[in-house]
Amino acid sequence: MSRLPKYIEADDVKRVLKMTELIPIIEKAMGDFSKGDDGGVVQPVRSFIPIEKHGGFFAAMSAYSEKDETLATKLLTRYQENAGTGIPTHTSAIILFEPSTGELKSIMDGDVITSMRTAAASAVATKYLASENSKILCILGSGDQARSHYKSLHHICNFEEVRVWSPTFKNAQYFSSQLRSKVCATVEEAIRGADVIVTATFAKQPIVEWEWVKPGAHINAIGAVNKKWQELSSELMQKSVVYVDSREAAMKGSGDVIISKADIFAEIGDLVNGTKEAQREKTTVFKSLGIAIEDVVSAKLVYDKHMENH
Ligand SMILES: NC(=O)C1=CN([C@@H]2O[C@H](COP(=O)(O)OP(=O)(O)OC[C@H]3O[C@@H](n4cnc5c(N)ncnc54)[C@H](O)[C@@H]3O)[C@@H](O)[C@H]2O)C=CC1
Ligand SMILES: O=C([O-])C1=[NH+]CCC1
Repeated sequence: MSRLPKYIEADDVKRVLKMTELIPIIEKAMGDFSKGDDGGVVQPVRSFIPIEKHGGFFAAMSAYSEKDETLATKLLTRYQENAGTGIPTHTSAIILFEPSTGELKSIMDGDVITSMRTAAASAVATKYLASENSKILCILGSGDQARSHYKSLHHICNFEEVRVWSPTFKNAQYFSSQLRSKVCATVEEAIRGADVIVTATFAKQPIVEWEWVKPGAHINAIGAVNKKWQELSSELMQKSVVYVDSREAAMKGSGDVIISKADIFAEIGDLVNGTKEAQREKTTVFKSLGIAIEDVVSAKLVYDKHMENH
């Protein structure tokens, strides 16, 4: 057997990874993570290097799942200033090891996985927290996450209307020309009356106000992935029931949580495990930062399916 690690490129990841298969795998991983020692997940909070000179950051996200027998790390950069230059704002690779021997098994593209597993995690949150009769989806942002959330959330709700807002109007128009949606000129117009809201932007200051949000709506807050940044107003965070992917990570790295001093009610994994209540009738926020176990179980799925054909 060759000892060379298998390189799996983005097109191959895209070919084998299907949202319908991914959502239940991410749901189980979030549940295992929130079980603590019983879940068999070992995952330190990601390490983070700010590259201030160039307005970027580097992060290393590692986890081991004993139940899935998978060990991997994702190395990631985020350079916001790349937007509009043709260079991606996020770049990542996932490195998979064999847990029984420590051997290097595979190096694969991490961009497709990041895009899809983040949207799959929001799909899980939406399944537990959105009103069962959700009809209007609002997406703030028109980039990669906006697109993948459009796709994943249609697996959960039967939306009759999708609205999109983006700071650059023509980007929202382009999104709308590819994915059926109505372009809104302001955040307020996009939000009012929406049942499910996705914030997937680079905003560093709040762009969503409590008074615009329909009572009982569910918000998947994906951006503001730094302790100094906010996408949602402090009032909105304080008055909503707040769920996170990792309590420890959110308390260390989410400006939406830290600056607002909002209480975290539960992790999404607690809903999966049935240990905390899904307060569907209230206004809910899923503050997502992204956790390594999501990458690890996605990488295992990609590796196993890729190897079936090679
Ligand atoms: N929670 C998680 O697991 C993950 C979070 N993210 C975060 O989600 C956000 C979106 O990421 P992508 O869609 O991959 O990026 P992208 O570069 O594809 O799109 C970014 C979007 O933000 C908009 N934007 C730029 N400046 C803005 C501002 N000042 N105010 C409001 N909107 C602004 C852009 O017009 C664009 O629509 C980023 O903050 C990113 O770091 C990304 C991956 C995983
Ligand atoms: O979890 C993740 O991959 C990311 N979180 C913030 C930027 C990318």
